[in-house]
Amino acid sequence: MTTEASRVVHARAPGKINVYLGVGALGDDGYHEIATAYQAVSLYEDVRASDAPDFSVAFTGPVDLRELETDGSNLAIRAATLLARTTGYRRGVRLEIEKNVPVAGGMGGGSADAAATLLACDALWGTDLSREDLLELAATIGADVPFAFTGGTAVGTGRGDQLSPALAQGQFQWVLAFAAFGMSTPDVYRELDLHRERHALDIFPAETQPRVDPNVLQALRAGDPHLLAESLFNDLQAPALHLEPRLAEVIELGEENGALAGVVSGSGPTVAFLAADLDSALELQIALSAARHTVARVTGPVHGARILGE
Ligand SMILES: C[C@@](CO)(OP(=O)(O)O)[C@H](O)COP(=O)(O)OP(=O)(O)OC[C@H]1O[C@@H](n2ccc(N)nc2=O)[C@H](O)[C@@H]1O
Ligand SMILES: Nc1ncnc2c1ncn2[C@@H]1O[C@H](COP(=O)(O)OP(=O)(O)O)[C@@H](O)[C@H]1O
Repeated sequence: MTTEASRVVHARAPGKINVYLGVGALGDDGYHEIATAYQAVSLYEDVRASDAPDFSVAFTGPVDLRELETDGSNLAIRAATLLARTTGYRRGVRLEIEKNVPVAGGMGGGSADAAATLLACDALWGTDLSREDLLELAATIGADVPFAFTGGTAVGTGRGDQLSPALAQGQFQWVLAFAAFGMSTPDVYRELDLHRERHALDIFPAETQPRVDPNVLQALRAGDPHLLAESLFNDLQAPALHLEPRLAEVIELGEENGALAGVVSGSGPTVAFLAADLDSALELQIALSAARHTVARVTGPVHGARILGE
């Protein structure tokens, strides 16, 4: 029989790629109005939650964990304390997270930790919130957290947290090139604002909202990697390349070695390469590895946060 003390709930949530990211005006709340198409990919965060009198988190995994704080600022701890506060739960949780998504990589790894933690604690504590309530809590933790919760393919507007599902067919083949450094999301948004100010670019005047290119939605609906490659777009790519010019060489290398196209994921620095099929993805993976890049081959879309077992 499983006792309360030994019970471990295992939840998993995916990292994401933004296959389209249009950034509009900066609002008074410090957030930009965005229009993005998210795709969840098969690079996962595995969270194991067990009963404890207080809140703690420990990380393992192949990614560089040195920059990661494990105090109350950690997104997993924030998710657990928020759920406890909201539901009046009085004990804590011990979280063990196997991290496969690079820290500050533009792939929403912290958001995936938060989404999986919400789900795991809700099951462990028997707080039993509805999916809608959990999604509402998710949005208060970070703009990307609701998508880590729902997964699949979705369009995000507002801060990126207002989700509507997008029709998608088939599996896309991606090769990810990871960087040996992280990038700060607010810094990259700020660099975009500076660039627009410097060049007096009023790309999205107040009355115009950014919107996802219909070709992207059509490509996702049809499962057509060629069409998607033509329409991959990220407004944060130019500022990310400005801050880290060496990323341009990575994109070039991938495109010379068979990628249909490469795009910076979110605020970077991970570069996501779209391949035509599994064979070209494997070839690209070998070429980038031979050039000493750290790479992973993934597919998308995959589903969002879920409980794997107890
Ligand atoms: C850029 C994106 C694209 O999906 O992903 P990442 O590169 O972080 O993975 C997201 O917009 C990041 O989402 P997330 O990382 O959850 O953002 P948050 O923690 O809520 O916000 C961090 C900071 O980013 C900026 N921010 C975020 C979202 C948004 N729509 N406008 C913004 O200007 C703000 O400066 C904010 O204080
Ligand atoms: N559980 C967590 N995993 C990753 N980063 C976290 C976590 N909690 C807090 N952070 C902080 O959030 C920042 C961005 O997190 P992350 O989700 O990894 O990247 P990105 O926002 O680029 O997708 C990191 O620089 C880190 O300081």
